[in-house]
Amino acid sequence: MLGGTEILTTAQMRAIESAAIDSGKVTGLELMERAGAAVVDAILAKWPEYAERPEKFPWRATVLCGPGNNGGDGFVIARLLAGLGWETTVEFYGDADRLPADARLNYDRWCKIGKVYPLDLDVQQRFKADVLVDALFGIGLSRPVDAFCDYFDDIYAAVNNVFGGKSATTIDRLVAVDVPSFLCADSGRVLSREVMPWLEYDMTVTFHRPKIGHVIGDGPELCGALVVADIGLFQSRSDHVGDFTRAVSVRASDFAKHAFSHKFDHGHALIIAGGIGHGGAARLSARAALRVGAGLVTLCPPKSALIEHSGPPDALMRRAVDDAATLAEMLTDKRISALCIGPGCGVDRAGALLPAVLESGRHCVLDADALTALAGKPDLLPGLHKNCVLTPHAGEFARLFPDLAERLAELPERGPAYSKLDAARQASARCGAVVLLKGPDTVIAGPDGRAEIHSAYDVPWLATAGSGDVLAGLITGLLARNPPEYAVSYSTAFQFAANATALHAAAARRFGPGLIADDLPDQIPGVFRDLAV
Ligand SMILES: NC(=O)C1=CN([C@@H]2O[C@H](COP(=O)(O)OP(=O)(O)OC[C@H]3O[C@@H](n4cnc5c(N)ncnc54)[C@H](O)[C@@H]3O)[C@@H](O)[C@H]2O)[C@@H](O)CC1
Ligand SMILES: [K+]
Repeated sequence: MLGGTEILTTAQMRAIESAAIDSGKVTGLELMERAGAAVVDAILAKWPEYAERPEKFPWRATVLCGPGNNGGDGFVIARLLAGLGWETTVEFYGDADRLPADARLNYDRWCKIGKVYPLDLDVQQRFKADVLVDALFGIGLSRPVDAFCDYFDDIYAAVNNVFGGKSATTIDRLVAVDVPSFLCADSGRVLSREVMPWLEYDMTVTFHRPKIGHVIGDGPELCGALVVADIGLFQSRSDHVGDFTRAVSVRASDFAKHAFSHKFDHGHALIIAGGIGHGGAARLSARAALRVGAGLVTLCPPKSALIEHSGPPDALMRRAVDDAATLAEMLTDKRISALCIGPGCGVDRAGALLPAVLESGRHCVLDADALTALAGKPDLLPGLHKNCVLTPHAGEFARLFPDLAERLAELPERGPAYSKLDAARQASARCGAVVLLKGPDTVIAGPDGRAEIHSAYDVPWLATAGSGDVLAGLITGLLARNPPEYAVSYSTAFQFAANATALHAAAARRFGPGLIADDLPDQIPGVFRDLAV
């Protein structure tokens, strides 16, 4: 897990590299050597069988080198592998005379060892490699790779042995240097206007820190195992190049309770429920809010649906709310510290109650039907504030912020491409609330410019009915425990939304395959135990 790590944009990475080189403590050439060596180390660490060199049948590598410093890394890798006895083929796309200086130097060093073949779009014969190292383009990918689609198709065929078992054109393992060469490192989007094969790498070795594109969009699935290699860069003042993004992390102290506290010290959460026959979603939220430690949780259906909620959990309180006036009256009780509106609520009911929720200024989570209601009532948007958390999935996001969603859906014309992170950040800045844009790559963006990413590609079972209701409940529970007036400066709705996202995925991870949403809240105690809360 990447918990807490900074996840860099390519601009931030370049700024860190330049600062290191400008400091005089390291040269670009040294960094390139370390980068190449790190890739070779990662290959040998992941596949220890390569450490033993068969005398008669050396391991075979094909290294694809591009026209920039990513290609430079490739020439280093080729030289180091050849030094270990590998039969190494280098294919080069570009003009040697236009290589950046460090890459050129490594090109020349390779030329003393072996041949450089042009990257030939028609030739498949050279794909007879135990390992294919892709060092065509790295963070400098700036335009679509349409011209290379056929070539990537051939690689795909060789990896998947489409040509048949005994063919010479087979590739056992696919390794990307920094990033798969068709993937935009800022967005996790494939930069191609042509249909690209779904080329999954076995491993991607990046340097210093993960980049945004490794953890969102298509990145995680295309990159395969991500190795973040230390090349001796130091993190100085990269924050001058825009806001930092981090991987969500949680600590036991975020959830601890203290011996002398009583139930009201842990807040009172209201979960608004919908009409008869729609109560399950809100009950999931309520159970999650209880499990995550809210002192009291009250479920608020309309009076006609109260009967539906008579079953367990007995810890849950119920109180009818039929209209905005009743809700506003309830909210005069200052001990009510957070609300959740949306799960199973019904769009009309959500629209009717939203003004009272927003006017209260309380911590609140707007989910599901509340988001649809909000999209239909733009006059409510100015009522959003920094203690609101909006939890849209992609469809709800498109209803709320159609222009941003459209931009996200456009085929990227150049790198850095517009990303889900950019969209969530812009949405949050626009509406003044925390935006938690759901997916296997959940992005949490705060109106103060902060953003965190939580990658949950390893728990696909989370994509199940009711899972979002549980997440909304977890956030509400944490918000209830930390009302704005108690919260210390770093404890913001943003932080609790991020924490809840991590708990949610940890609960799913703990349960494993077969998970349904009902299982999630009851995994929270185990997650807390694992965290030593
Ligand atoms: N600068 C440094 O100190 C270090 C850089 N490193 C490596 O350098 C890489 C970045 O190097 P660069 O900035 O030179 O960028 P890249 O090597 O990623 O690519 C830039 C080159 O590719 C061309 N290009 C981009 N998209 C193209 C497309 N679709 N079709 C054809 N050509 C295209 C550009 O015109 C440019 O010539 C990193 O990814 C990393 O692998 C590492 O060696 C670590 C140290
Ligand atoms: K690459």
